[in-house]
Amino acid sequence: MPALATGPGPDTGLYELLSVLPSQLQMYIKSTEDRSFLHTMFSSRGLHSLVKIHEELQHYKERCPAPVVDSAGALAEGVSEELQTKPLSADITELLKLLSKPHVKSLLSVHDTVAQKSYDPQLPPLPDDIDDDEDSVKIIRLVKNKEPLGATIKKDEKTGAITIARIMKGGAADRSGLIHVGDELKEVNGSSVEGKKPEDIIQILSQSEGAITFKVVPGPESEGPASEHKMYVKALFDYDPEEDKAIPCKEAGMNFRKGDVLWVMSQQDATWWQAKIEGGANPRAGLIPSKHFQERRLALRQTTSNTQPQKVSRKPSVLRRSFRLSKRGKKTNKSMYECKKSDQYDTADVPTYEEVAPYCRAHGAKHRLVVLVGPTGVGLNELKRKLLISDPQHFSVTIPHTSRAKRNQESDGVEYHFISKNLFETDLHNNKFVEYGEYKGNYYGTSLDSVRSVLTKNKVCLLDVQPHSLKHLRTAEFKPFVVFVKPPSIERLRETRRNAQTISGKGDRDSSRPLTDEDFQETITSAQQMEDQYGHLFDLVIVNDELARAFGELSQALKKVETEMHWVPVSWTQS
Ligand SMILES: Nc1ncnc2c1ncn2[C@@H]1O[C@H](COP(=O)(O)OP(=O)(O)OP(=O)(O)O)[C@@H](O)[C@H]1O
Repeated sequence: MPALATGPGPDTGLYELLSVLPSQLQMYIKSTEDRSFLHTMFSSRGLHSLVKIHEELQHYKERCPAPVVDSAGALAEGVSEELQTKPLSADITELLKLLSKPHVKSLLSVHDTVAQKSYDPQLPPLPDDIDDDEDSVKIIRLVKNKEPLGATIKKDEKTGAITIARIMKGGAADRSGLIHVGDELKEVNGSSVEGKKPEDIIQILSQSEGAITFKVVPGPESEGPASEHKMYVKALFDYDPEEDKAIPCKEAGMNFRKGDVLWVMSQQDATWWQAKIEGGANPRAGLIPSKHFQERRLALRQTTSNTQPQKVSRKPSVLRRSFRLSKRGKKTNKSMYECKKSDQYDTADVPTYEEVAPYCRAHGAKHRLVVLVGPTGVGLNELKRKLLISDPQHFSVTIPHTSRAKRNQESDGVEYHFISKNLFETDLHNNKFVEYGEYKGNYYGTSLDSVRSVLTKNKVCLLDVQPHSLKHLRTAEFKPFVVFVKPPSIERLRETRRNAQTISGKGDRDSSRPLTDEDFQETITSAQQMEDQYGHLFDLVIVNDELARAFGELSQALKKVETEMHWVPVSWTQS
């Protein structure tokens, strides 16, 4: 009877289970990707063959077959040798061919291993020249394949002793549990390390395969049990150990890209943490600069290069977006507004790592704020408009505040919330605005309350802001999902924006005009500056080349934000 049998027949249990599992699991799996993965897995021929083998083996288990011989490989070789001396008939030729096939040889070798129950790796005999006086010396044998040993060594400049500096989590040395930080290395494979440079020893180790013998003097303090605290961080910078002069061992370093989520497995060393990329295939940890160390050297680099915050050049004739898209969803509601703060970007904090935790919005919970960021003219307005049209019940935008007088055709709370200049200034003083600006003597601004008002209606609030405003929105309350909309190449801008217009604020009256090469170049330069300075705050980057494709990508991503797990700053999940 199969181990997992549930059905009445002796053979159907596992098969039945396999066929019902996908439908039983449906309700627990929200993402279509995961569903299709499970479906493919459960219906794969490989899995079914495995089940078949499992069931066959179950039958044999009952019969407890004993091996007839435990040296089938040698027997086959003997038979081959003998047959070669005989006249070659068709049958003999076929049998010889069969027995010489590598997989038949492997099969027989596996058979013999199982028959002899010899599962341990073969170790060379212990050296017989162990000094009896050296009672504190340990002989350690590790069997390693091509993977690195997973340990770094250092040389004590005074005594010349070579000691183990760190053990990489999940590596061969760590898995053995035999080598510890602080152990002094005396010999490798019988040859003394005395007087050798660490690089030479590393070279020997990296070239060794199979059993390696170490003679070590155990260190004074062995490492305590590994901390169970699982810390995940989002990398806010790109890192390549090959380009890092400070790393003690480049081979042990780990490459990562901005936005990768890293599982920090050890922080025992204040300068070099051990981490692995979450979801990555490599089970071994690699060295990465610690937060403190990276912050310190970045800060140092900034002071020595004396960099000034970058200014985004902006032609005075091209006016910045403001509170486009009134509630009525008009094409544009450009209020010729220039955000004061947008003239100069402030320097973001030194971006190193941000501690993150998994977050999945519960069904019916408030939506995350969707923030669009991008340079003037890239198409934020257009994308917002398309989202609003696609599902007006689901998406909404904020209603801006202004201190300008209400016009005849306007209603308070529809195009704008009309408030006095005094009240605007008081609200500004009380930090009630996400962004504000002054245009033709009047204030315009987006209040935090206007964002709240959309969210409490259980709608997705679409907001576009200057990137420097992001830090005010990055709170547990709003949990913003930040989308950076990037322009394509200038050639593609020329092609796709042939009919596009921009609003020019030259003179007293605002007028529209076609976009020029200068506008395109400014869009591209400004996008690059935004990405360099604020890229670590973006959750998604979309290139607005073909509008339909960019819109498709955006709406797909927003669906996932509502239903799937995403990594967010850990503080957002603790409130
Ligand atoms: N992918 C695209 N293909 C063709 N035209 C586009 C595309 N995206 C936007 N446009 C057009 O480019 C112009 C500028 O777009 P939009 O107003 O949305 O930009 P914006 O990022 O909101 O800029 P601003 O900050 O200046 O308002 C509009 O005429 C719009 O219809």
